[in-house]
Amino acid sequence: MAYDYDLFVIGAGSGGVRAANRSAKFGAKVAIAEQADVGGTCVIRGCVPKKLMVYASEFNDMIGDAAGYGWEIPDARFDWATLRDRIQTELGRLSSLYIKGLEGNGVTLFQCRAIVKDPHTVHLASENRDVTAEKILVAAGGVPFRDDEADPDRLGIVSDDVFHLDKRPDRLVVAGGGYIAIEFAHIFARLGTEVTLVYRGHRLLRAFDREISERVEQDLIASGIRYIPNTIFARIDRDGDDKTVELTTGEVLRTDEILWAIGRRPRTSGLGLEDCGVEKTANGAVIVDQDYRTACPSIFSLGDVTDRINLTPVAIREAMAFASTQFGGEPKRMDYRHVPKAVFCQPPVGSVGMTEDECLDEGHRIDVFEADFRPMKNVLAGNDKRMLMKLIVDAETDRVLGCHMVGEAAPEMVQIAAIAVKAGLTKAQFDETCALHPTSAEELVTLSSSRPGKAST
Ligand SMILES: Cc1cc2nc3c(=O)[nH]c(=O)nc-3n(C[C@H](O)[C@H](O)[C@H](O)COP(=O)(O)OP(=O)(O)OC[C@H]3O[C@@H](n4cnc5c(N)ncnc54)[C@H](O)[C@@H]3O)c2cc1C
Ligand SMILES: NC(=O)c1ccc[n+]([C@@H]2O[C@H](COP(=O)([O-])OP(=O)(O)OC[C@H]3O[C@@H](n4cnc5c(N)ncnc54)[C@H](O)[C@@H]3O)[C@@H](O)[C@H]2O)c1
Repeated sequence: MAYDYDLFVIGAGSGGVRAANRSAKFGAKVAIAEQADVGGTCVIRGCVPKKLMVYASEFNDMIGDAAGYGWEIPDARFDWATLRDRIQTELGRLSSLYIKGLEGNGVTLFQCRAIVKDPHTVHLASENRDVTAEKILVAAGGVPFRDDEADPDRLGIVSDDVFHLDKRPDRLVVAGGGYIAIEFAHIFARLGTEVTLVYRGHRLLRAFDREISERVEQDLIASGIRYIPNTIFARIDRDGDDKTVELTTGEVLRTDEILWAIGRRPRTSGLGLEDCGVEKTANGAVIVDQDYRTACPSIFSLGDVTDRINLTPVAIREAMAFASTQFGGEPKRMDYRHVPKAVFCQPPVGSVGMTEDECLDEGHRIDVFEADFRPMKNVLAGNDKRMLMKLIVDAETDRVLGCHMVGEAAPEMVQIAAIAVKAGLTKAQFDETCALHPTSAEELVTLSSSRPGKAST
């Protein structure tokens, strides 16, 4: 049977756009549908605008540091509307580059919602017509989750809304203890907002190395953010111009804005997948095999909608493996080990490989090499910010199993260190590498004293 397309992609985010472009380059006839702005979460309401806000907020500390270096910066003032509008202009520019890229590769773009009708048919909602494809790729991403019981009137906002606020809130209460909660808590604290972070657990960034998360907690508190662990929101209400948050402890917080940052859920509802036999987890994530194939053989899925490692570079690599396997004549699979991770708090976190607890749980005997120091720049600046670096080494093979750090430029350093960790290099090979002086990164090749791994208490 002849289909309209070889591949129809639902969702023009990080994964969908890469899969469409790659498959078209391999000669496939490809179409893609996007119901919002082309670029998806990362470009329009995630990594990119978030990082631009991180840059904006960093000026606060820099201005404070500058006096120690002889700079006088009087009357520094921040204007939210300028930042917000400039970010939106930049996102528009990036989105149009994505559209140009798709056009350049001959991909047909439908700017509307698409729904799967049967294993080879997609319904284009706003055009009210169907198109057929030999293969359908669902790359529909995820949506922020909120607790509607505690917030029945939806007075709280989610990360999507942050980039469109009319004004910078003077007070902000954030729920969550993961990436989004911590990144936005730091951003707003440095833009001048009084921030309170309410977290249901007792260890922020639970999936990260224990000592790194402990340092993140200390840095959060040192940034002037009020941290309330082991608590959740019981009820959100309005009281005059204020919003109020009643915590499960009974304490009531008055605030201007409330941010739900308690996780995301796959965007699979109403996509028509169940009728085609596509299986989902209880969370709504599409279940796929190693080649991104769902339980329906002509339907594939990747990226956040499969809810595995929800990061842009992962969605992109999955997309490249999918295109190569399905249309490039060269089967490829994504390697999920050694995916580097960063949290853009201030100072930021970078991490690759196994944590100390993971190594011990897997039965490795390990030596842990650490450096905890005040970077040179901070001495004249007169700030107390420190850098913590950790190399976890297999005591038997000498291989570096994990590299974790928190401190200025940690994500940049970890991206490079990830090459060595993925390549399976040994501590001896790190040590054979000549230092680059004066840098903080040189600690990575000069770490000399170690302690045995110790289990979390
Ligand atoms: C605030 C925030 C900050 C982040 N920061 C980082 C970071 O610093 N680094 C990092 O690596 N990751 C970060 N992420 C995660 C990253 O953005 C995602 O992992 C990535 O965008 C996933 O790509 P995707 O292609 O799977 O989905 P998405 O990028 O979400 O794309 C899915 C697209 O599908 C569209 N769509 C859905 N259903 C339909 C339909 N039925 N018809 C048509 N279109 C549809 C959606 O509109 C969307 O554009 C962040 C996420 C958030 C929310
Ligand atoms: N720098 C980055 O790479 C980056 C940045 C932002 C987002 N992301 C991606 O987006 C995903 C979603 O981010 P996220 O921060 O929303 O989710 P998350 O899963 O990282 O963190 C959610 C946190 O909220 C806590 N929580 C849950 N319910 C709560 C409640 N009622 N009250 C208080 N705390 C509660 C959870 O224990 C958890 O710590 C991330 O997992 C990540 O994959 C990545």
